[in-house]
Amino acid sequence: MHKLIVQNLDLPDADISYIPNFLDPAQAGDIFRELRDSVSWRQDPITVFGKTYPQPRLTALYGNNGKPYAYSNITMHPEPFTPEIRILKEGIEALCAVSFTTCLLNLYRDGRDSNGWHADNEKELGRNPVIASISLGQERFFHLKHRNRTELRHKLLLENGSLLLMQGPTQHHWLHQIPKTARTIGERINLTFRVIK
Ligand SMILES: O=C(O)CCC(=O)C(=O)O
Ligand SMILES: [Fe+2]
Repeated sequence: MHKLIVQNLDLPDADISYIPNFLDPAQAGDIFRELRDSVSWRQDPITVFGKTYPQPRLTALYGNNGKPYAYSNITMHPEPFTPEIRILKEGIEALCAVSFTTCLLNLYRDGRDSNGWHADNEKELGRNPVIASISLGQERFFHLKHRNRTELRHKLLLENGSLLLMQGPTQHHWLHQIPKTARTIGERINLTFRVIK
């Protein structure tokens, strides 16, 4: 068992921790390849301000209570957890006292793939949700901005094998995004564990 590095972000109205070494790099690489080849990735159309586009990344939903997850006019229905996803879920649950029901996966194929400004504040997540986010493969920047205090912004690099935990009032007060980049970069997989009520 290696010693986890826990970095608590010092941001008002938020409770965010970053654990760069949640998985060791070799283990993260194995899980990345397994998920890239076995997950049923799809590209759904999203509707933003009345216009419909293909979502700029691939996604998939897994879960253990059959409950759908709806965001940006998409409703996703979960497939049962795979063994790899269940092992990651149990690893996170050993750190935080939450039983996650659902995992949303994102595959960013290159720098053109992205995830626009949003908060994970859908009704089915309840109040003050715990969102646990694992990053595999290509590191990408994660941007945060406060909803009301526009001077408050933060950037952090999400590294291979890292875990980001967002909880408390974070989703209420802050938006986050994965911006596009013009650099030539590789693929990244992100898993976000959630409780869907
Ligand atoms: O890819 C990431 O790190 C963020 C994903 C995200 O914010 C989401 O799926 O809600
Ligand atoms: Fe999110």
